[in-house]
Amino acid sequence: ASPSDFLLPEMKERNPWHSPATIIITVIGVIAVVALVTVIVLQNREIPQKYKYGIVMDAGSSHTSLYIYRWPAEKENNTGRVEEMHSCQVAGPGISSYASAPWKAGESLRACMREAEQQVPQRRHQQTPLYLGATAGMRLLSMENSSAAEAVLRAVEESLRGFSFSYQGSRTLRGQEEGAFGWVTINYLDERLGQPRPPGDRPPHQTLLQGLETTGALDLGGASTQISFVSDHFDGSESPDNSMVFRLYGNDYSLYTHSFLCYGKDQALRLALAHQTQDAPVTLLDPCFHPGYEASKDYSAVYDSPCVSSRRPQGAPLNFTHKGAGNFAQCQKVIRSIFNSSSCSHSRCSFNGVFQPPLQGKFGAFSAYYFVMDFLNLTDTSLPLETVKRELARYCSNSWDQVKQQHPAVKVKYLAAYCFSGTYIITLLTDGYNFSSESYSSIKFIKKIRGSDAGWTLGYMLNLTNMIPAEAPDSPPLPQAGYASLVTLMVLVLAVVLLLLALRPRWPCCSQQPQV
Ligand SMILES: Nc1ncnc2c1ncn2[C@@H]1O[C@H](COP(=O)(O)OP(=O)(O)OP(=O)(O)O)[C@@H](O)[C@H]1O
Repeated sequence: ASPSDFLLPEMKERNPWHSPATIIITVIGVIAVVALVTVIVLQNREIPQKYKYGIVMDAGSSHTSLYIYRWPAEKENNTGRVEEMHSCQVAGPGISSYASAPWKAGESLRACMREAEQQVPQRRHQQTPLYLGATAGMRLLSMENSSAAEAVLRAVEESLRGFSFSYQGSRTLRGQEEGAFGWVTINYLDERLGQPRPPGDRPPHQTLLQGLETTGALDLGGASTQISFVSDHFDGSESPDNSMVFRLYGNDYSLYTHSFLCYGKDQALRLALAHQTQDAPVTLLDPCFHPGYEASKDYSAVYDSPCVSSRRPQGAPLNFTHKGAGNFAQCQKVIRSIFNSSSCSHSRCSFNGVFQPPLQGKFGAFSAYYFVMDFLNLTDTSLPLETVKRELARYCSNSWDQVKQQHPAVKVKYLAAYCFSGTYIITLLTDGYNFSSESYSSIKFIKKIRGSDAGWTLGYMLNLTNMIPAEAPDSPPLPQAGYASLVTLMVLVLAVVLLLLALRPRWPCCSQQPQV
């Protein structure tokens, strides 16, 4: 027999891969691999997201909209991004139009509320806050007839209480609130408030975005218009009424904001008509309407608003014929006359003696700014202001027949007024707010940001639900951290096991050298 015949059984017995220690280590290794794969698969599988919901109704002067917002449950304090999930346009006019039959205001909201009941999962209804905020239409109605305004709000409240959501109240917002919440909305959606980004959307090693310059907000409604921005030259002292101070995610903001009641585009049109009908004409040739446009207007309807009622000319006939002349330069002249730029008791003013610090940073212009400029194909603010004016002049000079023919699907009440509205927007921005040919390009006409409408409603809800903390959260969220630690631990265990296995043949017990 060869020496190897005697050695082989000995060698087999001493094979390190067959010893109990090796088997135990291998089993631990296999368990670690299986656990690691299981954790990764479980963590990354598509789990149905659980959401919380909030509803805000924007009761504007021209109409009411309902917005449903949602955000991942358990994350509202820091990283859960709130998004618009659904919106509903209430049929009919704004609630302030129901002053003579308030119950109809409540009634008008029901269809959208029923839609909201379908959209929000039933089990969440009772925890879903529902708010209604009214804006300039109701501000005007309060000035005109405060008991009618209260009756409308009561009727609306009664109607909303009849639904299964957690009703939180209906109130008329002050102009400053409308401006400030619009500013919060666009800066929140644009992630400019230094808020932590949701996990997955966060660049590595980054939890907070500090010190970003914010975007100013320009909101043009039907009855009022708001301008809000942060200015290094404004600490509130020169005009405390225009100051709103916030602490959001650990950053302090001193916001300048002003709301011009009666300078929304519908009321501004009344101001322009009032200016042109002071002599009580039977026929008005209006440069802000297309040539060939002709409509009969009631004096009482034009002057039926606190913005113009005191200026109704004595001895006016019942109605007048409103004819278009389509002249941009003349129209601008009319519009300039509705801004009082002659008196200013502050260091600087926008118009009507209202303080305004120097414009600063970029601006987002939404609501009617967007509707009108989008229709006119003029949302591109890299176009020189002179080109925009030339385009407007060309558009205004188009005949009414031609305009109707080119846009058969557009509502006539909007179509007839786009020449006025576009001219008003450019004049408000330049003559009113002092945007120059250069700073005009810092404006962006926007409708939505990341799928959510620009407007005051989201900022209002974030504020009332305390969803924007004053201080930034200190630590990244636990589940992600837990997941990362677990994976790291398992990788470490695996590495140790593999190392032990690799070194196994060198252990004294398992060495293949014949022992002496
Ligand atoms: N597609 C459109 N084209 C032109 N104008 C429009 C369009 N849609 C809405 N508008 C008008 O734009 C204006 C602004 O609308 P928005 O809904 O923002 O105002 P509101 O909330 O009713 O007014 P306020 O905020 O002053 O109470 C209104 O005059 C409205 O009639």
